[in-house]
Amino acid sequence: MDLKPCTRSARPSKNPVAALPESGSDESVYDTVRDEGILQMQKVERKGKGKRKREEGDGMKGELDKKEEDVMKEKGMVKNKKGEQKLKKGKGGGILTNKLFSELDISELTAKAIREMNYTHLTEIQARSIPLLMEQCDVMGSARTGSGKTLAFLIPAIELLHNSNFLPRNGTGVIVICPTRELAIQTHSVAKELMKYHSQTLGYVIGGTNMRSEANQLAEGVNVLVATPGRLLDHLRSTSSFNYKSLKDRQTVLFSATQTQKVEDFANFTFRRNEERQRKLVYVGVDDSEIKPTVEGLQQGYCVIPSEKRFLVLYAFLRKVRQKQKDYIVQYDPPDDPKDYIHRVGHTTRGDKGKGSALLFLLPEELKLLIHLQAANISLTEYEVSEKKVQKLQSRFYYDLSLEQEYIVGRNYFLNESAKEAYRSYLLAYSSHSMKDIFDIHQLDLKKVAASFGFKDLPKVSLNLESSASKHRKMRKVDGGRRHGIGPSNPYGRRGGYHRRQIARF
Ligand SMILES: Nc1ncnc2c1ncn2[C@@H]1O[C@H](COP(=O)(O)OP(=O)(O)OP(=O)(O)O)[C@@H](O)[C@H]1O
Repeated sequence: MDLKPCTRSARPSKNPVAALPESGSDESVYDTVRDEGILQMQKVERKGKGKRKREEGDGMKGELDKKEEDVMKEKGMVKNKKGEQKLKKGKGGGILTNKLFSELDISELTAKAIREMNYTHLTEIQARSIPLLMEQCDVMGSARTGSGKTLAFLIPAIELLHNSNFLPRNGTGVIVICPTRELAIQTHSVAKELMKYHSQTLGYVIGGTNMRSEANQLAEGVNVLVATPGRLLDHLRSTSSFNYKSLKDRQTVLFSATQTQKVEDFANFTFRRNEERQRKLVYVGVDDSEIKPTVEGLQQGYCVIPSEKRFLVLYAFLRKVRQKQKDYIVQYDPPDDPKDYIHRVGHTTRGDKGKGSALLFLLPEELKLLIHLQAANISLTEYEVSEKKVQKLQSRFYYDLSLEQEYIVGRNYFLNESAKEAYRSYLLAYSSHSMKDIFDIHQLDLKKVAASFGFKDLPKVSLNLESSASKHRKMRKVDGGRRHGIGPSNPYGRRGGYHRRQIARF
């Protein structure tokens, strides 16, 4: 296929991104990539290059022009009363559109893989982004968590490589940058399924794994590379066999479930700074007008429980729900902010008509977090756990729980160690919390916190919160923290996110 630059144009927009000052240092970019669900696809070799300068003042969220509107209509899109483009909902409602994968102009190799994945209809973000990406546009996409963004950028990426007859010896043609290892692994596994009939190669480089074996893999030629930012930078700097020469004329895609200041700064950096950018940038916002960060099938609740009772309530809760088929996300520790909350709960109710439940544990002094969640359009139902209820649970589970605690604290070495690690991680994450007015480590009663991890007494763990926090700050100043595991080479190091996530999932 003769690849050409995107010809879609974006009009000057009212997008707040455009009004923002230029982004800051490189470090802020890494922070952003790490913190947000940003995925960046870089396209390699382009045959039949065309020159189309982006007009001054082109906005990121510009309404799609007339030509595009016609195409949208063809693709089954309609305008709602406010004149916004909307896709006709698929038969079953939900997030699917009427558009079929079989209608896409894609290779049989990809089509076959999609059929085997049992997908028939495209989701809205897929229906709106894929045609634009196949036409070489840069796209900034915003759609809530679990809405199918992964396929939205992977299908065009794979198709572009396939159409360019990309070979392992051409090196890397697509880089997908994911903010966390977990997301990178998840994205890699979707790409693996999608590419199973293709000859192009796939791999990933993520922190915490053997760099040498990754380097060997890169030397063999990884056409689609899924990466976390720090490890990618390490390879860019030190792996001489990493062939990324083809990544010159770049097509950039940035997808996020949340629109925050950091995403906007990153968008400015990515889409505006590069003088050589010759592509049109199109903003695709799904459900922008509705501003519902989480999906409808999600039941969200919280309960307020003092530290020393949390273990009992968690225990009772898990006992109660373990028979059920439903997916639960339990946040036993508080999220950093609404964005963090959305990402956590996004792991249930995924895909079309997904249903699930999320429960947030809060200490009485953490209630203020609800105001921030409310401001982000997230409302939670309170599950009241009264003193009376706690007493009832206590008498009901007294025997079992004492046994469990005995087991954790006394007998099982590994459970004991992981309980200690959870306790330590909780405190480290707490101490590095950004909302200090709500999460003040000095207000915590450590013995009660220890009880919430199953300990009757304070466990012995090395914990030097003050000095480690100031050490981290100093190191960050000196060299961005790279050599000390808190910079880009450790995407989890900052703010204890790794520890936090370790104990957030059930
Ligand atoms: N067209 C489709 N039809 C049915 N299910 C789909 C379709 N596309 C994706 N899914 C399913 O929806 C779920 C969510 O998809 P995906 O992980 O791509 O969402 P996302 O928007 O990237 O979420 P997040 O922002 O949390 O990363 C997955 O389980 C995926 O298998």
